[in-house]
Amino acid sequence: MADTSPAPNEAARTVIVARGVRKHYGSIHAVDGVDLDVREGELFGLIGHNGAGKSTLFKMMLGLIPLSAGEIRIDGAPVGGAGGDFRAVRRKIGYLPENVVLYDNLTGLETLQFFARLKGVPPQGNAALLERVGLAHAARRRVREYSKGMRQRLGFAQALLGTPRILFLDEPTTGLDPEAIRGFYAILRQLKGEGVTMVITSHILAEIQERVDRLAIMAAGKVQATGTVQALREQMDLPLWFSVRVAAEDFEAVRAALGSLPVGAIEAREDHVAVQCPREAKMAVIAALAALGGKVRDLSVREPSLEDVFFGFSD
Ligand SMILES: Nc1ncnc2c1ncn2[C@@H]1O[C@H](COP(=O)(O)OP(=O)(O)OP(=O)(O)O)[C@@H](O)[C@H]1O
Repeated sequence: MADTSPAPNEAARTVIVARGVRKHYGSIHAVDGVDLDVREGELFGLIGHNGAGKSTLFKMMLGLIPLSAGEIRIDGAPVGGAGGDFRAVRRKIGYLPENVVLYDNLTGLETLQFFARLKGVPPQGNAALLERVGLAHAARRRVREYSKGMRQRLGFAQALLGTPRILFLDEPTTGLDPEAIRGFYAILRQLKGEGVTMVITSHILAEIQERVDRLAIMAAGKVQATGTVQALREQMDLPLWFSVRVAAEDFEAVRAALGSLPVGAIEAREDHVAVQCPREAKMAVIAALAALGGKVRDLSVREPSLEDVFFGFSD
Protein backbone atom coordinates (compact mmCIF):
# COMPACT_ATOMS: atom_id res chain seq x y z
CA MET A 1 0.00 0.00 0.00
CA ALA A 2 1.29 3.45 -0.85
CA ASP A 3 1.07 5.99 1.96
CA THR A 4 2.06 9.44 0.84
CA SER A 5 1.86 11.08 4.25
CA PRO A 6 2.94 13.45 5.81
CA ALA A 7 -0.38 15.24 5.89
CA PRO A 8 -1.08 18.76 7.11
CA ASN A 9 -1.98 17.90 10.66
CA GLU A 10 0.79 15.43 11.24
CA ALA A 11 1.24 16.18 14.93
CA ALA A 12 -2.36 15.24 15.78
CA ARG A 13 -2.91 12.01 17.66
CA THR A 14 -4.27 9.03 15.79
CA VAL A 15 -7.91 8.37 16.68
CA ILE A 16 -8.71 5.45 14.38
CA VAL A 17 -6.19 2.67 13.80
CA ALA A 18 -6.92 -0.35 11.60
CA ARG A 19 -4.39 -3.14 11.20
CA GLY A 20 -4.72 -6.15 8.94
CA VAL A 21 -8.51 -5.86 8.89
CA ARG A 22 -10.35 -8.54 6.96
CA LYS A 23 -13.99 -9.44 6.44
CA HIS A 24 -14.91 -12.53 4.50
CA TYR A 25 -18.39 -13.64 3.53
CA GLY A 26 -17.76 -17.19 2.42
CA SER A 27 -15.51 -16.83 -0.60
CA ILE A 28 -16.13 -13.06 -0.89
CA HIS A 29 -13.27 -11.00 0.53
CA ALA A 30 -15.23 -7.82 1.21
CA VAL A 31 -12.31 -6.27 3.14
CA ASP A 32 -8.98 -7.90 2.52
CA GLY A 33 -6.19 -6.71 4.79
CA VAL A 34 -6.71 -3.00 5.45
CA ASP A 35 -4.31 -0.79 7.44
CA LEU A 36 -5.49 2.75 8.11
CA ASP A 37 -4.70 5.64 10.46
CA VAL A 38 -7.04 8.60 10.88
CA ARG A 39 -5.86 11.55 12.94
CA GLU A 40 -7.82 13.69 15.35
CA GLY A 41 -9.71 16.55 13.68
CA GLU A 42 -9.09 15.14 10.23
CA LEU A 43 -11.66 15.03 7.44
CA PHE A 44 -10.71 11.71 5.90
CA GLY A 45 -12.18 10.46 2.63
CA LEU A 46 -12.69 6.85 1.69
CA ILE A 47 -13.32 6.32 -2.00
CA GLY A 48 -13.69 3.25 -4.16
CA HIS A 49 -15.94 1.72 -6.78
CA ASN A 50 -19.17 -0.12 -5.90
CA GLY A 51 -18.36 -3.16 -3.84
CA ALA A 52 -14.83 -2.00 -2.95
CA GLY A 53 -15.53 -2.65 0.74
CA LYS A 54 -16.08 0.86 2.12
CA SER A 55 -19.40 0.25 3.90
CA THR A 56 -18.17 -3.06 5.28
CA LEU A 57 -15.11 -1.30 6.73
CA PHE A 58 -17.37 1.36 8.24
CA LYS A 59 -19.59 -1.23 9.86
CA MET A 60 -16.58 -2.96 11.39
CA MET A 61 -15.25 0.35 12.71
CA LEU A 62 -18.60 0.94 14.35
CA GLY A 63 -18.65 -2.51 15.90
CA LEU A 64 -21.81 -3.40 13.95
CA ILE A 65 -20.29 -6.52 12.37
CA PRO A 66 -17.38 -8.64 13.64
CA LEU A 67 -13.97 -8.72 11.93
CA SER A 68 -12.79 -11.95 10.30
CA ALA A 69 -9.20 -10.95 11.16
CA GLY A 70 -7.14 -7.95 12.28
CA GLU A 71 -7.80 -5.20 14.77
CA ILE A 72 -9.45 -1.78 14.88
CA ARG A 73 -8.84 0.64 17.74
CA ILE A 74 -10.81 3.82 18.21
CA ASP A 75 -9.52 6.24 20.80
CA GLY A 76 -7.29 3.38 21.95
CA ALA A 77 -10.20 0.99 22.63
CA PRO A 78 -10.39 -2.22 20.57
CA VAL A 79 -13.65 -2.29 18.61
CA GLY A 80 -15.78 -5.17 19.80
CA GLY A 81 -13.22 -6.01 22.47
CA ALA A 82 -14.09 -7.39 25.89
CA GLY A 83 -14.76 -4.90 28.70
CA GLY A 84 -16.62 -1.63 28.53
CA ASP A 85 -13.90 0.47 26.87
CA PHE A 86 -15.40 0.46 23.39
CA ARG A 87 -18.92 0.98 24.75
CA ALA A 88 -17.72 4.26 26.27
CA VAL A 89 -16.01 5.24 23.00
CA ARG A 90 -19.10 4.24 21.00
CA ARG A 91 -21.02 7.00 22.74
CA LYS A 92 -18.65 9.53 21.17
CA ILE A 93 -19.33 8.24 17.65
CA GLY A 94 -21.98 9.44 15.21
CA TYR A 95 -22.94 7.46 12.11
CA LEU A 96 -24.86 8.39 9.02
CA PRO A 97 -25.52 5.13 7.14
CA GLU A 98 -25.72 4.88 3.38
CA ASN A 99 -29.44 4.18 3.61
CA VAL A 100 -31.01 6.22 6.38
CA VAL A 101 -33.80 4.33 8.11
CA LEU A 102 -36.52 6.65 9.40
CA TYR A 103 -40.08 6.20 10.63
CA ASP A 104 -42.53 7.80 8.24
CA ASN A 105 -45.17 8.47 10.91
CA LEU A 106 -42.88 10.56 13.11
CA THR A 107 -42.19 14.24 12.56
CA GLY A 108 -38.61 15.46 12.20
CA LEU A 109 -38.55 16.58 15.82
CA GLU A 110 -40.10 13.34 17.08
CA THR A 111 -37.50 11.41 15.09
CA LEU A 112 -34.69 13.18 16.89
CA GLN A 113 -36.46 12.71 20.24
CA PHE A 114 -36.74 9.00 19.52
CA PHE A 115 -33.07 8.57 18.59
CA ALA A 116 -31.96 10.86 21.43
CA ARG A 117 -33.73 8.55 23.90
CA LEU A 118 -32.04 5.51 22.33
CA LYS A 119 -28.67 7.22 22.59
CA GLY A 120 -29.32 8.48 26.12
CA VAL A 121 -28.92 12.09 25.00
CA PRO A 122 -31.01 14.90 26.57
CA PRO A 123 -33.58 16.20 24.06
CA GLN A 124 -33.02 19.93 24.69
CA GLY A 125 -30.72 20.46 21.71
CA ASN A 126 -32.95 18.75 19.14
CA ALA A 127 -34.61 21.86 17.73
CA ALA A 128 -31.22 23.55 17.37
CA LEU A 129 -29.91 20.46 15.60
CA LEU A 130 -32.74 20.59 13.08
CA GLU A 131 -31.96 24.25 12.57
CA ARG A 132 -28.29 23.41 11.99
CA VAL A 133 -29.11 20.99 9.16
CA GLY A 134 -31.65 23.37 7.60
CA LEU A 135 -34.81 21.54 8.67
CA ALA A 136 -36.25 23.94 11.27
CA HIS A 137 -39.15 24.76 8.92
CA ALA A 138 -40.09 21.07 8.67
CA ALA A 139 -39.62 20.10 12.32
CA ARG A 140 -43.32 19.32 12.78
CA ARG A 141 -43.97 17.72 9.41
CA ARG A 142 -44.14 13.95 9.15
CA VAL A 143 -41.13 12.24 7.61
CA ARG A 144 -43.39 10.63 4.99
CA GLU A 145 -43.76 14.11 3.48
CA TYR A 146 -39.99 14.70 3.38
CA SER A 147 -38.06 14.79 0.10
CA LYS A 148 -34.99 12.56 -0.32
CA GLY A 149 -32.69 15.45 0.53
CA MET A 150 -34.72 16.32 3.64
CA ARG A 151 -34.51 12.70 4.83
CA GLN A 152 -30.78 12.82 4.30
CA ARG A 153 -30.53 16.02 6.37
CA LEU A 154 -32.57 14.41 9.13
CA GLY A 155 -30.23 11.42 9.05
CA PHE A 156 -27.33 13.81 9.43
CA ALA A 157 -29.01 15.52 12.40
CA GLN A 158 -29.51 12.07 13.94
CA ALA A 159 -25.79 11.35 13.47
CA LEU A 160 -24.96 14.62 15.25
CA LEU A 161 -27.03 13.77 18.35
CA GLY A 162 -24.92 13.86 21.51
CA THR A 163 -22.19 16.05 19.89
CA PRO A 164 -20.02 13.15 18.67
CA ARG A 165 -16.22 13.52 18.53
CA ILE A 166 -15.94 11.00 15.69
CA LEU A 167 -18.29 10.87 12.71
CA PHE A 168 -18.70 8.20 10.06
CA LEU A 169 -20.60 9.51 7.05
CA ASP A 170 -21.46 6.97 4.34
CA GLU A 171 -22.31 8.78 1.10
CA PRO A 172 -23.84 11.65 3.07
CA THR A 173 -24.60 13.94 0.13
CA THR A 174 -26.72 11.46 -1.82
CA GLY A 175 -29.93 13.23 -2.77
CA LEU A 176 -28.74 16.71 -1.79
CA ASP A 177 -28.93 19.56 -4.27
CA PRO A 178 -25.78 21.66 -4.94
CA GLU A 179 -26.74 24.33 -2.39
CA ALA A 180 -27.44 21.71 0.27
CA ILE A 181 -24.10 20.01 -0.50
CA ARG A 182 -22.36 23.30 0.08
CA GLY A 183 -24.26 23.80 3.34
CA PHE A 184 -23.42 20.26 4.39
CA TYR A 185 -19.68 20.79 3.92
CA ALA A 186 -19.91 24.12 5.73
CA ILE A 187 -21.18 22.19 8.75
CA LEU A 188 -18.32 19.70 8.37
CA ARG A 189 -15.87 22.62 8.38
CA GLN A 190 -17.42 23.90 11.63
CA LEU A 191 -17.19 20.43 13.14
CA LYS A 192 -13.58 20.19 12.03
CA GLY A 193 -12.96 23.51 13.76
CA GLU A 194 -14.33 21.90 16.90
CA GLY A 195 -11.81 19.07 16.53
CA VAL A 196 -14.26 16.40 15.37
CA THR A 197 -12.69 13.53 13.42
CA MET A 198 -14.65 12.55 10.32
CA VAL A 199 -14.50 9.72 7.84
CA ILE A 200 -16.59 10.21 4.73
CA THR A 201 -17.31 8.09 1.67
CA SER A 202 -18.51 9.50 -1.60
CA HIS A 203 -18.68 8.59 -5.26
CA ILE A 204 -18.69 12.25 -6.23
CA LEU A 205 -14.96 12.72 -6.48
CA ALA A 206 -15.09 16.31 -7.70
CA GLU A 207 -17.05 17.12 -4.55
CA ILE A 208 -14.57 15.75 -2.06
CA GLN A 209 -11.27 16.46 -3.79
CA GLU A 210 -11.08 20.03 -2.47
CA ARG A 211 -12.55 19.20 0.91
CA VAL A 212 -10.85 16.23 2.50
CA ASP A 213 -7.52 16.49 4.32
CA ARG A 214 -6.44 13.03 3.22
CA LEU A 215 -8.11 10.07 1.63
CA ALA A 216 -7.72 6.37 1.00
CA ILE A 217 -8.51 4.73 -2.31
CA MET A 218 -10.04 1.27 -1.90
CA ALA A 219 -10.34 -1.39 -4.58
CA ALA A 220 -11.28 -5.05 -4.17
CA GLY A 221 -11.22 -4.86 -0.37
CA LYS A 222 -7.75 -3.33 -0.20
CA VAL A 223 -6.44 0.19 0.37
CA GLN A 224 -4.46 0.98 -2.77
CA ALA A 225 -3.12 4.36 -1.66
CA THR A 226 -3.45 6.90 1.16
CA GLY A 227 -2.49 10.56 1.23
CA THR A 228 -3.50 14.10 0.41
CA VAL A 229 -5.02 14.60 -3.03
CA GLN A 230 -1.93 16.54 -4.08
CA ALA A 231 0.47 13.88 -2.79
CA LEU A 232 -1.45 11.17 -4.63
CA ARG A 233 -1.35 13.25 -7.80
CA GLU A 234 2.39 13.61 -7.50
CA GLN A 235 2.83 9.95 -6.71
CA MET A 236 0.85 8.93 -9.79
CA ASP A 237 2.97 11.36 -11.81
CA LEU A 238 0.06 12.20 -14.09
CA PRO A 239 0.63 14.94 -16.66
CA LEU A 240 -0.71 18.48 -16.37
CA TRP A 241 -2.62 20.25 -19.12
CA PHE A 242 -1.93 23.86 -20.07
CA SER A 243 -4.55 25.82 -21.91
CA VAL A 244 -2.80 28.65 -23.77
CA ARG A 245 -5.09 31.23 -25.33
CA VAL A 246 -3.51 32.75 -28.42
CA ALA A 247 -4.71 34.05 -31.77
CA ALA A 248 -4.87 31.34 -34.47
CA GLU A 249 -1.94 32.91 -36.34
CA ASP A 250 0.25 32.45 -33.23
CA PHE A 251 -0.40 28.71 -32.77
CA GLU A 252 2.84 27.87 -34.55
CA ALA A 253 4.78 30.32 -32.36
CA VAL A 254 3.61 28.33 -29.32
CA ARG A 255 4.70 25.08 -30.92
CA ALA A 256 8.09 26.55 -31.73
CA ALA A 257 8.56 27.98 -28.21
CA LEU A 258 7.86 24.60 -26.65
CA GLY A 259 9.65 22.57 -29.32
CA SER A 260 12.77 21.87 -27.27
CA LEU A 261 10.93 21.05 -24.02
CA PRO A 262 9.86 17.55 -22.89
CA VAL A 263 6.16 18.25 -23.38
CA GLY A 264 3.61 15.64 -24.49
CA ALA A 265 0.79 16.48 -26.88
CA ILE A 266 0.42 19.98 -28.30
CA GLU A 267 -3.06 20.32 -29.77
CA ALA A 268 -4.49 23.34 -31.53
CA ARG A 269 -8.11 23.86 -30.46
CA GLU A 270 -10.60 26.51 -31.53
CA ASP A 271 -9.20 29.48 -29.58
CA HIS A 272 -6.34 27.96 -27.61
CA VAL A 273 -3.51 25.50 -27.65
CA ALA A 274 -3.73 22.55 -25.24
CA VAL A 275 -0.34 21.38 -24.02
CA GLN A 276 0.20 18.23 -22.02
CA CYS A 277 3.33 18.26 -19.92
CA PRO A 278 4.97 16.25 -17.17
CA ARG A 279 4.94 17.99 -13.77
CA GLU A 280 8.71 18.48 -13.76
CA ALA A 281 8.49 20.53 -16.97
CA LYS A 282 5.82 22.87 -15.61
CA MET A 283 8.06 25.84 -14.74
CA ALA A 284 10.06 25.54 -17.97
CA VAL A 285 6.82 25.62 -19.98
CA ILE A 286 5.63 28.71 -18.09
CA ALA A 287 8.97 30.44 -18.76
CA ALA A 288 8.86 29.55 -22.47
CA LEU A 289 5.29 30.86 -22.76
CA ALA A 290 6.14 34.03 -20.84
CA ALA A 291 8.90 34.68 -23.40
CA LEU A 292 6.19 34.94 -26.07
CA GLY A 293 5.06 38.18 -24.43
CA GLY A 294 1.74 39.62 -25.57
CA LYS A 295 1.05 36.73 -27.94
CA VAL A 296 -0.22 34.70 -24.96
CA ARG A 297 -3.56 36.23 -24.03
CA ASP A 298 -4.36 33.92 -21.17
CA LEU A 299 -3.06 30.80 -19.52
CA SER A 300 -4.47 28.16 -17.22
CA VAL A 301 -3.08 24.91 -15.84
CA ARG A 302 -5.27 21.94 -15.09
CA GLU A 303 -3.99 19.57 -12.42
CA PRO A 304 -5.05 15.94 -12.73
CA SER A 305 -8.43 15.58 -11.02
CA LEU A 306 -9.10 13.15 -8.21
CA GLU A 307 -10.97 11.14 -10.82
CA ASP A 308 -7.78 10.84 -12.91
CA VAL A 309 -5.89 9.77 -9.77
CA PHE A 310 -8.65 7.36 -8.76
CA PHE A 311 -8.62 5.55 -12.10
CA GLY A 312 -4.84 5.42 -11.98
CA PHE A 313 -4.88 3.59 -8.66
CA SER A 314 -8.04 1.51 -8.92
CA ASP A 315 -7.83 0.18 -12.48
N1 LIG B 1 -23.79 -9.23 4.28
C1 LIG B 1 -23.08 -9.55 3.21
N2 LIG B 1 -23.07 -10.81 2.72
C2 LIG B 1 -22.35 -11.15 1.64
N3 LIG B 1 -21.59 -10.28 0.94
C3 LIG B 1 -21.57 -9.01 1.36
C4 LIG B 1 -22.30 -8.56 2.51
N4 LIG B 1 -22.07 -7.23 2.68
C5 LIG B 1 -21.23 -6.87 1.70
N5 LIG B 1 -20.93 -7.93 0.90
C6 LIG B 1 -20.04 -7.92 -0.27
O1 LIG B 1 -18.83 -7.31 0.13
C7 LIG B 1 -18.31 -6.51 -0.92
C8 LIG B 1 -18.09 -5.09 -0.39
O2 LIG B 1 -19.36 -4.48 -0.17
P1 LIG B 1 -19.52 -3.02 0.46
O3 LIG B 1 -20.97 -2.76 0.66
O4 LIG B 1 -18.63 -2.90 1.63
O5 LIG B 1 -18.93 -2.12 -0.72
P2 LIG B 1 -18.96 -0.54 -0.88
O6 LIG B 1 -17.56 -0.13 -1.23
O7 LIG B 1 -19.56 0.12 0.30
O8 LIG B 1 -19.89 -0.38 -2.15
P3 LIG B 1 -20.93 0.79 -2.58
O9 LIG B 1 -20.07 1.91 -3.09
O10 LIG B 1 -21.72 0.14 -3.66
O11 LIG B 1 -21.73 1.16 -1.38
C9 LIG B 1 -19.28 -6.62 -2.07
O12 LIG B 1 -18.81 -7.63 -2.94
C10 LIG B 1 -20.57 -7.06 -1.39
O13 LIG B 1 -21.37 -7.82 -2.28
